[in-house]
Formats: sequence, structure tokens, C-alpha cells
Amino acid sequence: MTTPVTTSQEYAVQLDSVAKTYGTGDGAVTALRGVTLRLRRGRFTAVMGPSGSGKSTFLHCAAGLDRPTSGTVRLGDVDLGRLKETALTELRRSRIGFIFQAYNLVPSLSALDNITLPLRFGGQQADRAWLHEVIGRVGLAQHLDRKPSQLSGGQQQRVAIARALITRPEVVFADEPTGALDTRTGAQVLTLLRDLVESIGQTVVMVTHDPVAASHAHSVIFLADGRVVDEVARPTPDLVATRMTTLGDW
Ligand SMILES: Nc1ncnc2c1ncn2[C@@H]1O[C@H](COP(=O)(O)OP(=O)(O)OP(=O)(O)O)[C@@H](O)[C@H]1O
Repeated sequence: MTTPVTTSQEYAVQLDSVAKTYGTGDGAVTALRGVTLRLRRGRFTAVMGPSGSGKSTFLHCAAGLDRPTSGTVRLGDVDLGRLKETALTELRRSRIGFIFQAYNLVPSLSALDNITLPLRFGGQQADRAWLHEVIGRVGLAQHLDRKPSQLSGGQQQRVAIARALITRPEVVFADEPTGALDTRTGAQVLTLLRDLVESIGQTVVMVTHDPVAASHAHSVIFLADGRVVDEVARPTPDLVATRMTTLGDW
């Protein structure tokens, strides 16, 4: 019998005993209480949990936007806790993609300039072939000259997805990416994310409140009171909704 070799290459992100407390003394709030988690490469993982369960805190710590109070977060082989602030900023720009509920596009820039912004921040030129592929995948070829205000919500989120992909990041973190979209447009965005995982092997981690959104993922991790309490593979909306009702308000 051969023992499977577990290498860090198998996992895009690894959290070990991650705890996060905001504030000190009487006002201290503990948002994460020892989260240990491995996120496999090339998978679409959803993170769910009741309001206040620590989802945003988890995302911020896993993506290097915030530092845990204790424990370690690794992106591939890199221990984020060992990086100085400038190195962490550069890692976020070049190796992580972000998609937010509110799109977070620069209003004065065209769709094309928004998409290539992470490259320009790094003083890099766009790889023409990759830029072309990304624009094609998100279906924006006809709208590249438009400013965000001239685009629908779904189109703006597609710009944000293209921007997240342009540096070929190891992981894309999405925070309620369909929270501001109607059901149909939201479903299109989720299908696009899943297609990116299936076709180019993009690793995607998404925080959501929505069982239907979570059902587009390969698996769903459930948080409650700052802890991982369950994981469901091949989720369906019903399965996710049922699990959520046992976890409290959401
Ligand atoms: N900057 C902060 N300062 C103090 N407490 C915070 C801060 N950010 C979050 N918290 C607290 O940490 C806990 C977890 O918050 P977090 O935002 O991670 O939960 P969440 O699951 O994302 O919630 P929601 O679904 O409502 O967005 C909550 O009790 C929250 O009030």
C-alpha cells in the first residue's frame, strides 16, 4: 500500500490554530477560536455560518488582510506571519485575488484599466494572451471602454472578477460576491466562478450567507462562534439550508 504524500503544493491555504481577538480587556471580542483548515488547490470552497460567527475575520486572516492574534496562516509555502508589511502587501497584490460584494472598482477608470490595475501597481505589463483570455471568459469584450457607472451590477462584478484573475493569483477570495445582485445575475456570476475552477484550476474561497450560492462550491465549511463545526461536500441548497438552521440565526 502506498501512503499518499501530502505536500504543501496540495493546499493553496493552510490555517493552523488561528485565533483572532479584537480589542483588549473588558471590550475584547474573540472572533476566531483556533481554526485549523486546509484549502485544496483547484477547488471552490464556500464558507458559511451565522451572523457574527467569524466568516469575515476568517477571510481577512486567510487572505493576509489582517493578522491573527495567534496561529499560522500559510499561502503555499509562505508563512504570512513571517512577512513584513511591505512583503505582505506585495503578496496580496501578486498572489491573491479579491472579489467584494460592492465590486470596489475605481469609478474614474474604464473597465479595461480597472482590470489591469493590479499589474500597473506592480509596474508590470499585461500578458496580452492572458488579458485576452480573461476578458473573453468574463464576457466583457464589448464593454472595455465603459466606466463602472455605465455598467450593470453583474457587468461590474465581471470586471472585478477579471481584475482578480489578471495576476494569475494562487487563490481568489470572494466576500459575498453576489450579495448586491439579483438572483439571475448572481447565478451567472457563480457559474462563471465555478467554470474558472473547473477550466483553469483556479482556487476560489467564497464567504456567503446564501445556501444557493454555496451550492455552486465543491464543499462548504461551516463556522459557528469562531470555530469550524462542519464541512459538507457536494452541497445542495437544501442540504446547506438545513445545516444552517441548526447553527442559529443567519
Ligand atoms: N474590527 C472589529 N472590532 C471589534 N470586533 C469585531 C471587529 N470585527 C468583527 N468583530 C466581531 O467579531 C465577531 C465576528 O465578526 P465577523 O465579522 O468575522 O463575523 P461574520 O460571520 O462575518 O458576520 P456577518 O455574517 O454578520 O458579516 C463578531 O462578534 C463581531 O462583532
